[in-house]
Amino acid sequence: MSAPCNVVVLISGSGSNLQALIDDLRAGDTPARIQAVISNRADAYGLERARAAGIPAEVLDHKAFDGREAFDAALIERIDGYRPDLVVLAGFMRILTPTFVRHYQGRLLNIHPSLLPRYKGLHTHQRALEAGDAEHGCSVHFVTEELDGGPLVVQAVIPVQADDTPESLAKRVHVQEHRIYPLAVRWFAARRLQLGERGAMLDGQPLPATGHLIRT
Ligand SMILES: Nc1nc2c(c(=O)[nH]1)N[C@@H](CN(C=O)c1ccc(C(=O)N[C@@H](CCC(=O)O)C(=O)O)cc1)CN2
Ligand SMILES: NCC(=O)N[C@@H]1O[C@H](COP(=O)([O-])[O-])[C@@H](O)[C@H]1O
Repeated sequence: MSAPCNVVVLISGSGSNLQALIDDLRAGDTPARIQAVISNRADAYGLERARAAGIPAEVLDHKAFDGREAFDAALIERIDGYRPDLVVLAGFMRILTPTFVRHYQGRLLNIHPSLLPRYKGLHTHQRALEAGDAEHGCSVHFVTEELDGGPLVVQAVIPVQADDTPESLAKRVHVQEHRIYPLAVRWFAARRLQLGERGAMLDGQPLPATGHLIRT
């Protein structure tokens, strides 16, 4: 059995993706262990989720630092205390500096609520509805310096319904997020997923530009 994959999860809010990871890894058949959860916001409900699961939960308030570089340097020091093999952004709402990204290059994942490269940034559901898209979804990608521009690992595609609102769309996207993020973490923990020179690789083969596509 391969050595356990130490995971540190960064959050800013509710932590439903964190909960999906906790629940999936609780099954115990994956060599991954969430060693800590760190939030930049003290009011993140995800901290309660971590504590309820017996996982160390910490707050590092970005407002307590003089700029992004100082915050990211402190965040690196706090994360590295857990000797992570993988850092997972799960609703972490801070843009990370090149210093941070380079430090965790190839072992830093994010989940984004759109079919990247469409709708990088924020307010993705609203933007998809305003554009009249027939399909929407979510993406797991390796994090690079380019915001939401990193190589795609896996995407889930859902149909947009005529009566969808940003809230109803977000709810159906969340369901898919809770499927694909645990899948990506399992692949990484099993040493099946790597970031190669030309993008994401699964089982030694390049993934397509869309990543592994799941149509619901
Ligand atoms: N260098 C990178 N940093 C981050 C990435 C990335 O791909 N590269 N992904 C984001 C996650 N994210 C979307 O998936 C995202 C998070 C936050 C923002 C943003 O504009 N944040 C503002 C503050 C917003 C707030 O506090 O509510 C900011 O940092 O000024 C955009 C996209 C995580 N980081
Ligand atoms: N750009 C980053 C972004 O918007 N991320 C999104 O924040 C939500 C966090 O939910 P959670 O806290 O319940 O996991 C998720 O929908 C995630 O895709």
